[in-house]
Amino acid sequence: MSVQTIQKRRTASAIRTLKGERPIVCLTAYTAPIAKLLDAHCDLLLVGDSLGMVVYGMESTVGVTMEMMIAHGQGVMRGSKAACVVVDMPFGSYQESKEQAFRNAARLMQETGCSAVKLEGGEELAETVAFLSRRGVPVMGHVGLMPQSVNATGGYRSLGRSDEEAEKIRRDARAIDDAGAFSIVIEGTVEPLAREISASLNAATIGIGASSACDGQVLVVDDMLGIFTDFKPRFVKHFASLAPEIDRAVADYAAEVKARTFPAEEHTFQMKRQKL
Ligand SMILES: Nc1nc(=O)c2c([nH]1)NC[C@@H]1CN(c3ccc(C(=O)N[C@@H](CCC(=O)O)C(=O)O)cc3)CN21
Ligand SMILES: CC(C)C(=O)C(=O)O
Ligand SMILES: [Mg+2]
Repeated sequence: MSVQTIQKRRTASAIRTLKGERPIVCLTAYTAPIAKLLDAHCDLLLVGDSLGMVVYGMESTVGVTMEMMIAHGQGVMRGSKAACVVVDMPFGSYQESKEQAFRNAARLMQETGCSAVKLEGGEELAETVAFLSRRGVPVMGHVGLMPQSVNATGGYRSLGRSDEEAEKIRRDARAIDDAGAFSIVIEGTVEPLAREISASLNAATIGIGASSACDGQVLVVDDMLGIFTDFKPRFVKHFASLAPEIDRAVADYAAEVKARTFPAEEHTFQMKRQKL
C-alpha cells in the first residue's frame, strides 16, 4: 500500500498569519496554464475582474459577469494546487444587499472551490463584509482606487494626497478590517498612507501602486510579463517583455507556412506507421 502525503492548499487565515512574518506574494491568474506556472511562487492567486480588460478587451471591469468569474475561477483552481485562490466579485453582484452578496459569494465558492472572495468598497460595504465573514466566507477587501467605480470617479487616478482623500481611505480600510476581512488590497495611493494603514490593521494589506510598505504585493500577470501593453500604470514593472517575443514567434510561423518549410518531415504523418 502506498502512503500519499496530501499537500493542502493555503487558506485565507494562513495568509493572514504571514503578516509581520514576510511579504505576501500575489499575482492575478485567469487560466489553468498560467495558474500552473504561478502556483509554486505565489501565496495568493487572484482571479481578478481585470480579466474583462485583459482577456476580453472590455473598456473597464464594469461589464464583467458572475459567469465569467466562475469559468475562469474553475480554470485557475484546476491549474493550481498550493496557492490560496481568491475570486473577485464582479460589479453588481454584491452592492445591492448583504443577502445578494452572500448568495453570489456562496455561488463563487461552490462552483469554483475557491478559498475566498474579494469585493471593492469601504465603509458602505462594511456590514456586507461582516455578514459574509461571520457566515464562513473569507473576504478580501479592496480600497483606494476602485476600478469598478470608474463611471462615478471619472478615471483611474491615484488617491490620498489631500487630507480628505487620505482620511476616506483610512476610514474605509479600518471599517473593512473591523468587519473581519482577512486581507485588504490597497490600490493607487501614496506610501505614508499605505504604511500607516498596514501598521494599524489586523488584515494583511496587499498593495498595487501602494508602495513597498504593504504586507504584500499584487500585479496583473499580463502586465508584469509584458503581454498586456494597451496601457502601463506607473506601478507596473515589466519582469519580461513577452509581446515582442510572441510577435517574433508568430512572424516566423507565418513566414514558414508561406515558404512551406513548416510543417517539416518530423511534423508529418507518413503512410508507413511511425512512432509518435
Ligand atoms: N492590465 C490591467 N492592469 C491593471 O492594473 C488593472 C487593469 N488592467 N484593469 C482593472 C484595473 C484598472 N487599473 C488601472 C488602470 C489605469 C491606471 C492608470 O492609468 N494610472 C495612471 C494614473 C496616474 C494618476 O494620475 O494618478 C498612472 O500613470 O499610473 C491605473 C490603474 C488597475 N487595474
Ligand atoms: C489588480 C487586482 C487587485 C484586481 O482587483 C484585479 O486584477 O481585478
Ligand atoms: Mg479587481
